[in-house]
Amino acid sequence: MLVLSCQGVSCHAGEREIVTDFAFELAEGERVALMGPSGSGKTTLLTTLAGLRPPSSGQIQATGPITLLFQSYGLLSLLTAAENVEVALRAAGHTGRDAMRRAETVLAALGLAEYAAHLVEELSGGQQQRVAVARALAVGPRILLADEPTAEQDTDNRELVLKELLAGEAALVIATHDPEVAALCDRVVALR
Ligand SMILES: Nc1ncnc2c1ncn2[C@@H]1O[C@H](COP(=O)(O)OP(=O)(O)OP(=O)(O)O)[C@@H](O)[C@H]1O
Repeated sequence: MLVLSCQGVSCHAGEREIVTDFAFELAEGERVALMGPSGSGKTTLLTTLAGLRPPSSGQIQATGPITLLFQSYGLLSLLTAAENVEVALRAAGHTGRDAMRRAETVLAALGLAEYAAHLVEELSGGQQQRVAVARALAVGPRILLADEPTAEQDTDNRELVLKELLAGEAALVIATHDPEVAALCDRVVALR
């Protein structure tokens, strides 16, 4: 069953066409690597598929909510790591105590147990990126679009992030420059 599809999608930034006539299908549980040189439009495409910006033409269909893991994390810097995850969980309908426990578990799985109570602005770039991964995974997404989710990670933490991303049942699109990440996916879609 398809969970996400699009046809004829084009995206503009001002007068410039960034993505041209893009067609794509994502099946339930499928993992796709989205690759292409810097500036080829990966972020533009993911934010468009997630519904954050309208395509300039074309259609997008999804069977349910889409979770977007931002390249720039999109964390609330004056909240703690745990609070950032809890905010997403509460928005998804979890109660306070349940959200707290779930946030702790997901952060621990990403090697952040001892940083759960730290303000995001006190964390390194790689730690912040893992908080963003935790926030995206905590809600149990069915469709997850992850924009270069390992870009800031060292080797060990990259493996941790990939293990957690691939452990769930989400249909996944991972924008990446990393051929090793792409090799873990079912197929590669290339942007030029
Ligand atoms: N808001 C904007 N206004 C003008 N141009 C933009 C805007 N957003 C993106 N662009 C341009 O669109 C092109 C695609 O950018 P995008 O971030 O989607 O590429 P990318 O493939 O994700 O790159 P990277 O691998 O470096 O993250 C770039 O040339 C960029 O300069």
